[in-house]
Amino acid sequence: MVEAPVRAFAIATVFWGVVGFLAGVVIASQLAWPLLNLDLEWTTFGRLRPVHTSAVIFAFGGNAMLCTSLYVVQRTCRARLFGGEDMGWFLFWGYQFFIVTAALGYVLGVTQGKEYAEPEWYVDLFLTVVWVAYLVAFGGTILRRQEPHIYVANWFYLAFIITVAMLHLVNNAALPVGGGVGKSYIAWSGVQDAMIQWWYGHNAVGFFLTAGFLGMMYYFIPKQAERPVYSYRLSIVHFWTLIFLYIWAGPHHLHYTALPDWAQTLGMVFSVMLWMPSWGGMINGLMTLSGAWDKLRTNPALRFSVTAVGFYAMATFEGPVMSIKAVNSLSHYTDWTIGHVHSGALGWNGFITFGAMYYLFPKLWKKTGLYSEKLVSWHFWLATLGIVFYITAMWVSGIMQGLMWRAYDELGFLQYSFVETVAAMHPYYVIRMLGGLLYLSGALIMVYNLWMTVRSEALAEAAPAAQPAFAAAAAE
Ligand code: HEM
Ligand code: HEM
Ligand SMILES: [Cu+2]
Repeated sequence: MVEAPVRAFAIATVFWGVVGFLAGVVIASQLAWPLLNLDLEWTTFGRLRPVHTSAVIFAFGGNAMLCTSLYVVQRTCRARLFGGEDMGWFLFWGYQFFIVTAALGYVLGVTQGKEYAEPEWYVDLFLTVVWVAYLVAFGGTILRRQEPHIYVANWFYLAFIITVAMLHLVNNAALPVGGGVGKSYIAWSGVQDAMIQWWYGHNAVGFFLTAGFLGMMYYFIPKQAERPVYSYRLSIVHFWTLIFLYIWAGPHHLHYTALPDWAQTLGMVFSVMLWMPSWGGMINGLMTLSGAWDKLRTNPALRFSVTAVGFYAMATFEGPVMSIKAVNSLSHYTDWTIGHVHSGALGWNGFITFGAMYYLFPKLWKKTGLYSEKLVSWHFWLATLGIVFYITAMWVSGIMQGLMWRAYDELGFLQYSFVETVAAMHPYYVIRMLGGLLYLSGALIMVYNLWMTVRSEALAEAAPAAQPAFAAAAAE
């Protein structure tokens, strides 16, 4: 098994997680105290916000996905990574290079202004090369498999890899202006461009933040609970319905815009239907614990994975509600959306990744267990409290913001000026920042715990007693 690059991806996941959460705390502080923009172009909220979103989604989430998918595909297929160590290292360094060039661009003001797709064409082209290599490595390993079945986690990873490739290529079709500058113009224009952008944006949620992470859920929860997946049939049904429905729901980001009304309604209807396959996945994840619920008491890492599925359920219930046009007319442009995003991001993507890292570090460094289960518990409670602070603050401020914007006085004039609504948000922005700080502290505890796990001699697995060389090679 190719392990060294997988170990590197695991370290990168944790590293970029801390960077991304820190950037989140910084921009949250800027919204609470605008002075922190420092009046320098490089440090303004507008430039640091994409640093945060890309760091958490693409750097933290992306490395987590590469790490776990390469680990899982080799295990469940009983096959060595296609392309071997060299392929693994190419993917690792190629992906880190992509992250750094993208982030540098944001800080320096190079952007094509598409949310979650801010990097300019030269970064996009480079990422395309890395991504195609990823598909070849992953697909090649599946083709080499020694197992008759393709384990369900691998379907989800594969759907993630293929769909992200398609989204990336279509949304970034652009014409560079030439002359050695980074600037380009997008091939699409007007409302078509908006629709393609949100077809991309929504499916980045659907395939990057959902399908890939479901792949993680399908491997690590059964492993940690030591139980088989609850229902194979349910996994097939919810896989195909999830994929079919997600692709059509993008227009819910463009309600009450110039997008034709029928397209908005279509997006809303598909979003409401999306609730079912989402909860299908949630049920499959949670029910895998049937008969093993007691493990939650003794295994704090499993607690992360299971709570993640709970947050997934919450975010995928809230999303369909927010996609209903009448609800969206209140929620859109407000902090309610930000709260929705972070219950998914912090609760689902963050927690399922922490659960997987606590499982993987001892495995990858050949240790018998973690340095401290107690510290995992501390991480869990700090992070959970942080999320509660974050999302409750955003619900209150979001709904308040929405109601203040639409309040009229008895003469039919708007009751509040915009700046009054901004001032009213201040306390909630402070609470959100504190929530982020708790979440970040939990992550730092994780770093310490994992570091001590890797360093610990006492935890080292006993070297396999005098195994014949061929048996060791077969175990590789
Ligand atoms: C310490 C933890 C975090 C803090 C304090 C934090 C804070 C923030 C802040 C202040 C914003 C800007 C909100 C606005 O423009 O009004 C934001 C946006 C965003 N964050 Fe975070 N964040 C954190 C973690 C994460 C994680 C782990 C993810 C993803 C896995 C994430 C994904 C996003 C996304 C996608 C947006 C853009 C939302 C939108 O445009 O609707 N964040 N975050
Ligand atoms: C059934 C599943 C879901 C549906 C139907 C859904 C629906 C929605 C809706 C209606 C919005 C607000 C659009 C607007 O007013 O601008 C939204 C925003 C968002 N959702 Fe979800 N959501 C779902 C699940 C999730 C999950 C699981 C995550 C994260 C892991 C997530 C991440 C986001 C992000 C990042 C945005 C903000 C996009 C932006 O404006 O920048 N969603 N979602
Ligand atoms: Cu969406």
